[in-house]
Amino acid sequence: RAKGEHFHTVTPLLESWALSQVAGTTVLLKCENVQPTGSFKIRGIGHFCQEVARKGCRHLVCASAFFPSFRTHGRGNAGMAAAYSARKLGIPVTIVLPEGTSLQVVRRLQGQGAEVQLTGKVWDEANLRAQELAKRDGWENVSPFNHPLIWEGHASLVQELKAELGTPPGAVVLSVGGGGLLAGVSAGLAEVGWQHVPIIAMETQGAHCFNAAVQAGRLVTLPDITSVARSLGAKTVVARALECTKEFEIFSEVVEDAEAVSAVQRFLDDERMLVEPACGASLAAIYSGLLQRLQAEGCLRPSLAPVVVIVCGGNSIDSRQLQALRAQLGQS
Ligand SMILES: COC[C@H](NCc1c(COP(=O)(O)O)cnc(C)c1O)C(=O)O
Repeated sequence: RAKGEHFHTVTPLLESWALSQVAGTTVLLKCENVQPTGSFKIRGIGHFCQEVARKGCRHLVCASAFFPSFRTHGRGNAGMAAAYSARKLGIPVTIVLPEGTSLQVVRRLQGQGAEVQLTGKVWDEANLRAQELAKRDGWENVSPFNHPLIWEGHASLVQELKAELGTPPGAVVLSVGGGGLLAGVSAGLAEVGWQHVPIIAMETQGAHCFNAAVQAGRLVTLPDITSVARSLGAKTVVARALECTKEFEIFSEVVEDAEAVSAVQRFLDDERMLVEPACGASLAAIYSGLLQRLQAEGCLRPSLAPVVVIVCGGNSIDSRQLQALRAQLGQS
């Protein structure tokens, strides 16, 4: 790659016949699941890492929780993006993980060239350690979702939509964990003059920190994360995400875990791509008829321009885990 060129790839925007049939309007899939690190994260985190390296950062640190047990939060995708970026930049990276993290994951990160530290029981404790380490001279802590440079990097996704579509989509569907993707897509819409395009912000019940904030009109910290979509497992959404509701037309919707996992299975059968339940939350906006409901309620136009669903992807899923989730939710 040319010096300074970004680490993410320009991803395909595929028209989905299957999802268009279900939605009753054209559905386009922005396939972030085929990014080099398996999710859209590399856009924002790659940009952040390049910028801090340019300003003299010599050591990256990131708190992450890979293939987490039920009680920890999924931040594995950000950790993957940080490890990949560090390798591309040729600077060392320390990934701090909760003690319960599987050896397979530790090996996988070490294979990416990362130094791994295990500490604490949950991500929040690993993050405290990462923040401690980041006090060292030349070290920078890579947040999974909470930095303007991350939002700036994620905005590249909308630049690609503008380049490919020209005219604005009828709506953009995305998932919300800590709110970084939402903040980034909002920034992108403003940049390309599409600030009127509605955003359908999807969460799962039990990881609904954005919806809780929208309902309360202020930031709300969830007592715990009880959704299987652990990559959406931030207890508090970033303040910027809540601010976006004042500048953009954002519909905050929450689906049950069962709907998100069922959407993952249907998407696998419809499009032959396997994604995390975090991504299933966005796909459920189509499969659960939410789009038609918003049209019936007059929130969206009866005849919509093509709707873009951001297929955010995610690494923490394989066929065995999907079957286990379906059995756990009584879907086998
Ligand atoms: C909590 O966890 C933060 C982050 N996952 C975030 C994430 C999201 C939500 O993005 P966000 O709203 O956090 O920017 C959606 N879809 C997928 C596949 C994700 O991995 C992480 O991996 O560290």
